[in-house]
Amino acid sequence: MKRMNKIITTTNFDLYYGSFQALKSINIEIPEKEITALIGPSGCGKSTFLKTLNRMNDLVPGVKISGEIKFHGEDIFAKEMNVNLLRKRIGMVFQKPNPFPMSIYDNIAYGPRLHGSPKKTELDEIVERSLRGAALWDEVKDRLKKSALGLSGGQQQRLCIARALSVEPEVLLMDEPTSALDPGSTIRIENLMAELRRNYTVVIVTHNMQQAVRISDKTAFFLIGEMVEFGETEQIFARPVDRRTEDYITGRFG
Ligand SMILES: Nc1ncnc2c1ncn2[C@@H]1O[C@H](COP(=O)(O)OP(=O)(O)OP(=O)(O)O)[C@@H](O)[C@H]1O
Repeated sequence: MKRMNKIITTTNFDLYYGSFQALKSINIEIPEKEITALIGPSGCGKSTFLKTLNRMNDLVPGVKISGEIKFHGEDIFAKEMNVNLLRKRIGMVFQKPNPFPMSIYDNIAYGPRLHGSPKKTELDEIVERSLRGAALWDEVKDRLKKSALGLSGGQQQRLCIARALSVEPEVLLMDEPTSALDPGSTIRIENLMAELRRNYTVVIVTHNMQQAVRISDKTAFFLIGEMVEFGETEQIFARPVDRRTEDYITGRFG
């Protein structure tokens, strides 16, 4: 029996960049240990919404918000919220693989070192576990001390996923993680995501509707800052309720 806990809930959430309203009254409940896909045409606010979930938008000047976002029932914007800890619990993987210019080992050890002072044996374990979790261990176990920049694009992206896993997050936010990759690497990451959902909650922005269908449990359709429709992926693509969702998924615009 699948649990249906909601790990993140947003209530009437608005976000402005200066006077421009990029998110309009977003209400969504993200289920735990499922994959939620965010789809919609360019500029509709998907990335903005994703980045808000671990307060990456704090770094953008001129951002104003109203409404509420709760993680495990706690207001992520509350004064007492420790943002570093929030970002440890809600990790992020970006569109372009962005390994640090250091060894494969040090890329993975970076976060755990930042959050504590683990012993060498502990770090070795974390590095192996994270690389295995990202389905990269077998390919790199003999070259851990070599530069991460020598890996292929697809391997670099799995390294970034391993780096995100190294601090044992609960949620992984992924902003078009395969859009810069070739089809073979894309399939590997998609297969990996099917594994990740056993232990993690994943929220992924994708432009690729087939990808949303293949990998996600739930889909949210965004349009010009609004969340038009949210539901089971199968329902959204087979029987959308809103005409605008139907127009988008059938390729009438976007
Ligand atoms: N830092 C910023 N300052 C001002 N406006 C911004 C900023 N970031 C995004 N926007 C605007 O907010 C709107 C939503 O952008 P966002 O990147 O969230 O959309 P998106 O749906 O992820 O688009 P894409 O699919 O093209 O990445 C757009 O109109 C964009 O121009």
